Amino acid sequence: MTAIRATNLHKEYRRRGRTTVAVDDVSLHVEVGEIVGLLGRNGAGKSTTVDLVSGLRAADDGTVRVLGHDPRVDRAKVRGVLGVQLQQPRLHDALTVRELVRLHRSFYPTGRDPDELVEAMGLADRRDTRFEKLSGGQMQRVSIAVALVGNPRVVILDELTTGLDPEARRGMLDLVRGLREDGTTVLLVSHHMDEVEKLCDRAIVLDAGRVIADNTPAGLVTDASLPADAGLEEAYLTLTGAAR
Ligand SMILES: Nc1ncnc2c1ncn2[C@@H]1O[C@H](COP(=O)(O)OP(=O)(O)OP(=O)(O)O)[C@@H](O)[C@H]1O
Repeated sequence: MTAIRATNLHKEYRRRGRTTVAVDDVSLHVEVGEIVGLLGRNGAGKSTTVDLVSGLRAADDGTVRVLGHDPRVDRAKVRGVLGVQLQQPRLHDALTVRELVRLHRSFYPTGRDPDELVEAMGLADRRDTRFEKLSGGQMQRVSIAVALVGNPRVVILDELTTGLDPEARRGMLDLVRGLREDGTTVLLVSHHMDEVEKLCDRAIVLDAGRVIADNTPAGLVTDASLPADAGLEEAYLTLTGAAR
């Protein structure tokens, strides 16, 4: 069964007479239970793809289905099954950590215990701090908590570990492993090839808004015509360099 299917997505931004093609005929799929990395250099179109898949933005062309539902049409159904951690979380500044996580828990019929999740995110000593007063890494952890509190079947994590200290980063990797054990589907946007190598069954590489590779980490090494013992980082650099 397919958790996420995007077909021929196209998205342009128009600003001050300039048009940027952010996503150019992107088709991708993530099967239920898979952990798939979404890779690409800055500006490759990853966050725009996340926005389109989660229904936060409308595509100019193409279709998205999340467990069979169109996120722009079946909004309530998709909200119930999809958790999204955004790179730039748009959360209510004046609410405390605990209030935010509880509020998001109230959107779902079932889910995780908000206080336990706050603790698991290493935020117990910040639970009564307003969101606007948190550090960047703490904000990031709240946005992950908010994405997970409804126990979604599909999770999109946009730069899960960016800005986190090594201890928190390790905790987040364990968290994704826990999601895998629960059978949760994960689309993981990342610049950290070591993370992708450790966690992902498959990785999709975007370049200038297009999918230039889609394979297992070992398969990407082969796609890049590198010896089997080359790492994913070398394969990624070869593939994105070759695409120029
Ligand atoms: N709101 C916007 N208005 C205009 N252009 C935008 C907007 N958001 C993104 N873009 C442009 O669209 C392209 C894709 O951006 P996007 O944020 O999707 O890339 P990304 O792969 O997520 O990058 P990063 O790794 O830096 O987060 C870039 O050229 C970017 O400048």
